[in-house]
Amino acid sequence: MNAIEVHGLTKSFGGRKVVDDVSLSVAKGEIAGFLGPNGSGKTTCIRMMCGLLTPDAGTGRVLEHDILTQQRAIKRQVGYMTQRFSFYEDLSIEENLNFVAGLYGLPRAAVGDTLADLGLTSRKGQLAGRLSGGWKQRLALAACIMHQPQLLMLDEPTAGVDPKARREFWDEIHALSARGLTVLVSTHYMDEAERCHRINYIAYGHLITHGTVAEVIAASGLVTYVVTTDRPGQVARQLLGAKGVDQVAPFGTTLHVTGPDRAALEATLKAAGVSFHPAETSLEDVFIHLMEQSQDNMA
Ligand SMILES: Nc1ncnc2c1ncn2[C@@H]1O[C@H](COP(=O)(O)OP(=O)(O)OP(=O)(O)O)[C@@H](O)[C@H]1O
Repeated sequence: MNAIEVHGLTKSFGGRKVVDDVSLSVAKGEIAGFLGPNGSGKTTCIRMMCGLLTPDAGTGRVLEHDILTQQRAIKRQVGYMTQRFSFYEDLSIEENLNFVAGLYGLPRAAVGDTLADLGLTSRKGQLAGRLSGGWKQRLALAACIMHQPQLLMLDEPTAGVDPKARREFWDEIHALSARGLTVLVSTHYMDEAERCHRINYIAYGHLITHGTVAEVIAASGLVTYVVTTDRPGQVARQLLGAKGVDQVAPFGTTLHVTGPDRAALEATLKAAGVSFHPAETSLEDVFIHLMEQSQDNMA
């Protein structure tokens, strides 16, 4: 059974289609990544799947409930962490969670269990307003799993959080998924995309590609070479726009050059008289390529 199965989701705001015919499936227990440029419609999709927004068109089921007619049931079983979650800054971690427990009609024991679950017990008396970014995210996660949802929708949960705290947050997400929770998480970080079981890439309202990271990279058909040169700036300018070259990105003292046609790219690099060797195409290369293609399609 899929936890999420939606077809043809479409939504317009002020006459502008911001989500256009998006279909998505997420298997139970899976961590699904939701990626795409700013303003592509990720949050709007999440809100339609959470039962918070009614689509203009499309159908689907979330946790076997109809997204058009059973929105209340969906809300009860989904934990939604919004992009700009907020707390009472002058209340402690525990007091904030007591408040959330009250909203859901949960017993006080739920707060203690959740604090222990997320390693927050020793900090429970700390004021929410004084917490670092990483602990704030953890408190937000605690607040959205306390009612024991089966599905978590996390909208850019780690934006602006340092790498160590992000890693710990992701360890937590994996621990929750190992217990059977399904997670849909939107992010702009490539390392986070790589920690998902599968990813979905949406650009300008359209779902462009989906699959495992390896599948998405393979499906792009892009090839990449690392160019070593003592004049990277000059070579980069020379290669940009040359035959077979799609992207040129400086990495320290080398250049990563990516394109869709191996033979054309190799010919260009040989003609440039630089030394080069093949490298793996990264997810970031693929996303930048897809973004440029989608912009061209929109133009
Ligand atoms: N309630 C609304 N009324 C009008 N326009 C809206 C509304 N909600 C979203 N939009 C617009 O819809 C588009 C898609 O927004 P959405 O927040 O879904 O994108 P996103 O992919 O989540 O972006 P980001 O990565 O920046 O969070 C944007 O242009 C946004 O301004």
